[in-house]
Amino acid sequence: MTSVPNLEKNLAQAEELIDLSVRQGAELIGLPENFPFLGEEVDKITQAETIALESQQFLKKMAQRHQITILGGGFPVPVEQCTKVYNTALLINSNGQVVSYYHKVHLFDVDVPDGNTYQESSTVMAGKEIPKVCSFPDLGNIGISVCYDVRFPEFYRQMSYQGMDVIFVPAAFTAFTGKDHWRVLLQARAIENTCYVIAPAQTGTHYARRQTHGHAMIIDPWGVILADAGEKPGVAIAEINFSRLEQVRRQMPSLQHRVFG
Ligand SMILES: O=C(O)CNC(=O)[C@H](CS)NC(=O)CCC(=O)C(=O)O
Repeated sequence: MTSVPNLEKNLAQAEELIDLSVRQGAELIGLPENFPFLGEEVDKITQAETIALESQQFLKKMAQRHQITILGGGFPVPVEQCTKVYNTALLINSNGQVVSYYHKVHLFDVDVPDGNTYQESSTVMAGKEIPKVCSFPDLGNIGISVCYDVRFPEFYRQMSYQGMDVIFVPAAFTAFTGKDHWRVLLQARAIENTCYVIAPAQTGTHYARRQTHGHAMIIDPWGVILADAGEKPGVAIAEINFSRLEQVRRQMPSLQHRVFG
């Protein structure tokens, strides 16, 4: 997606892309970080309550309408008694029920060498918990992470202990870091945890000088890229194949050879 500082426009864009992927047979769908709003921090905070409410309603509506499981996020959810928000991702089942949620733990406080400064912690309250890996009969055990988390392998290892087969990494990766790090980090997480990686992404120019890398992708447990949405808004679609997953885990049993946890 190329989300902009306009909630209604972004939800319309997401709806189109969901329709497109359902028509191609998708049963599990992910939307990128900031899918409902990507703009100035101050506007995000002012509109947080509306963004949170409408995003949740939207995700439930899409899940029920199409009978799909859907991961949305992260998006801002106000923290009680506080001006900050959680950067929250929601996993919703095909009945429209929230089955797992995650408040982003690692916040992006980084001066990127391209001149952009990010201080996510100035508006976002860090989550403290590893998300619950959720089990689905046809989709396997699904874990959740968001964007900058992808740089912290120990976080994913914790979800591996819960039997993770598929991990979501919705992101708004900067164009500057993305060109060198995005694909490599995602492939590393897939290979070391022998799991599928589904990484929905923001792409293009959003507002002011904010540019993201794009390349939403799906990676298999061997590290092979199964689908890459490229640089334009669109969809990446692939099959989760459990016999392939078991085959790779037999061929490369590294998860069973852990020594230090
Ligand atoms: O740019 C914006 O306004 C929106 N971006 C975001 O909301 C988030 C937090 S600032 N971006 C990342 O986590 C980028 C990580 C990243 O790019 C890396 O780890 O290299």
